[in-house]
Amino acid sequence: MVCFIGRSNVGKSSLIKALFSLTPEVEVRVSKTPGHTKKMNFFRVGKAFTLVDMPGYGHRAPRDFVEMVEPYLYSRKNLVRTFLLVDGSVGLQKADLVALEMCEETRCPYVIVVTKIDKCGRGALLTNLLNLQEVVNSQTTGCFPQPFLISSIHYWGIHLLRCFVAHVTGSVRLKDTSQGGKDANQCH
Ligand SMILES: Nc1nc2c(ncn2[C@@H]2O[C@H](COP(=O)(O)OP(=O)(O)OP(=O)(O)O)[C@@H](O)[C@H]2O)c(=O)[nH]1
Ligand SMILES: [Mg+2]
Repeated sequence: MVCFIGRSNVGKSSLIKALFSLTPEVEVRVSKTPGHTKKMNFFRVGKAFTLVDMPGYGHRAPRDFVEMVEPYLYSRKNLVRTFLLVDGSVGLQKADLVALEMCEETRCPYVIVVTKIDKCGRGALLTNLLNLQEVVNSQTTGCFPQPFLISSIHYWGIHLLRCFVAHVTGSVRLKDTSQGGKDANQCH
């Protein structure tokens, strides 16, 4: 099981929708209005694993976010990764730092996903990324060192993230390439 958390409007539902773009029958609802996703939504991927779309926190988030999400992160034994989404066009916000701290406390390995990288200029994105990297290097222990950069609208970075999710959920077997196995490093 993997879950996606982040401020409301950061693009959680859009990202899950993009990850499922090859299976359009899976319906993921996104909205321009922050606070759209009000409860946890579970998306089962065959028998392999489940993705969880969380309500957002921060501005206009459902008030029971803390009561709903925090206990979930602490108690789910089969949660293999948490994906913490940060809006690349605005950079780290106070609420993101709170979420980062929560992820550190749960001791479940987590990964930062930088969203909406299409939305701002390269200079601003670079500044936001360098600041993020600095915080990750100096203030975290359970965070995957490299953030994933994505745009759900243009599908940038989506395939790589799909492969990563398949890998951490044990849905893809990596073979030793030196054996000449022809399906080494395969990702579906
Ligand atoms: N430009 C751009 N806009 C995006 C991207 N991803 C999401 N958006 C827009 O951001 C808005 C919010 O997207 P959602 O996916 O509903 O955000 P959310 O994090 O699920 O929000 P809540 O459910 O309210 O917590 C929508 O208008 C999306 O179209 C992206 O990669 N690029
Ligand atoms: Mg949502």
